[in-house]
Amino acid sequence: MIRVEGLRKTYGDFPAVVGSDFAVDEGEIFGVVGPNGAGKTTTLKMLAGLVEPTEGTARVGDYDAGDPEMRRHLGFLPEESPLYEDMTARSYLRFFADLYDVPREEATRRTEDTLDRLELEHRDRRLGDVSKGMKRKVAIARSLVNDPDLLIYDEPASGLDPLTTNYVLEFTRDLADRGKTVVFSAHNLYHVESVCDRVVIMNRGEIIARGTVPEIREEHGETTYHVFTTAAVDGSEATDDGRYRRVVPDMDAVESVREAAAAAGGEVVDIRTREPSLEDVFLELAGRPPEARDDGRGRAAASGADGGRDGPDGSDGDRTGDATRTESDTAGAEGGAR
Ligand SMILES: Nc1ncnc2c1ncn2[C@@H]1O[C@H](COP(=O)(O)OP(=O)(O)OP(=O)(O)O)[C@@H](O)[C@H]1O
Repeated sequence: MIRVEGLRKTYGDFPAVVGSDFAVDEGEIFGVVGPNGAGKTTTLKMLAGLVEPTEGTARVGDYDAGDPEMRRHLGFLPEESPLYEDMTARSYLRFFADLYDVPREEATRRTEDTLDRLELEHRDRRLGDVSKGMKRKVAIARSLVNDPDLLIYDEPASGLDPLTTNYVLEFTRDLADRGKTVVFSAHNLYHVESVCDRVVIMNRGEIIARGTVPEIREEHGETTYHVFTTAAVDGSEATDDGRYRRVVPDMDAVESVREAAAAAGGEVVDIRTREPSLEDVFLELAGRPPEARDDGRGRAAASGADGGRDGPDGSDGDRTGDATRTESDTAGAEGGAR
């Protein structure tokens, strides 16, 4: 479905992505994971044809990324997805369906079906008045109005509460089960592990590991999971807010904690990867001390750029004009897919 060869993006002399090669199969959920500034968004935008590569190729099916015909088959969810606040979910999605020339009846059927699957309430409430989780769900629904084969989601669960995060992740799995190909980026290894078939780990613009998450973890380090429960389980410790935390090394053990919590009359209320452990993997792979960890600034300073989104010379070569697109930009870009 996707074939990426020698993909490279520089902003001025700042290398945001330094030559990626990977392939994504049809129906696969493919994760692009890495710390801040690793080059995930830039990679995803090149796949979506929103950022022009400096070198290399990205092919999506029979098309070059960015080909208007390819965009008809694409649903892109940006990291930040501001919505038209005065519209309702229904009118907003109808608006985007119109941009894609989806016949009205079909648009209504598709929209309602997606909103049902996302369990979206308050479909006729002003979007300015709904929760952040609901807004994200509406943005996800928007990515599906044209019934695309390929979904590219930038941090789909970023900033959402655990319940909504689970929804979004399960929904992503459901999309793949329905034959869609999904590429998504994430910081959180748990999000990736729970749904991705395969992953690339990026750091400083480079792919430093690839494979299934168990393969990568086995090869490069130990991630621990902090499982928070409402009842004490063997080996757990009480937390300040009246919950219990059990630290475990893998998903099987997470499931054991879930069962033990249920047996004790409680439940799992949150699961977090231990951040240093995630960093340990990155640091081991990157082979550098923590103080040199990339946040997009160290390398930028070294290359004379500011590491910001405006580009060292003020021009970023970004087809959308800026990494942080406005709603009208989005409408324009989506409209271009007609
Ligand atoms: N338009 C731009 N102009 C200049 N530099 C940019 C631009 N867009 C991104 N960069 C830089 O390229 C690097 C990679 O950015 P990118 O947004 O792809 O990283 P990321 O892995 O998605 O990070 P995050 O997790 O923080 O969103 C960063 O150092 C970023 O500052």
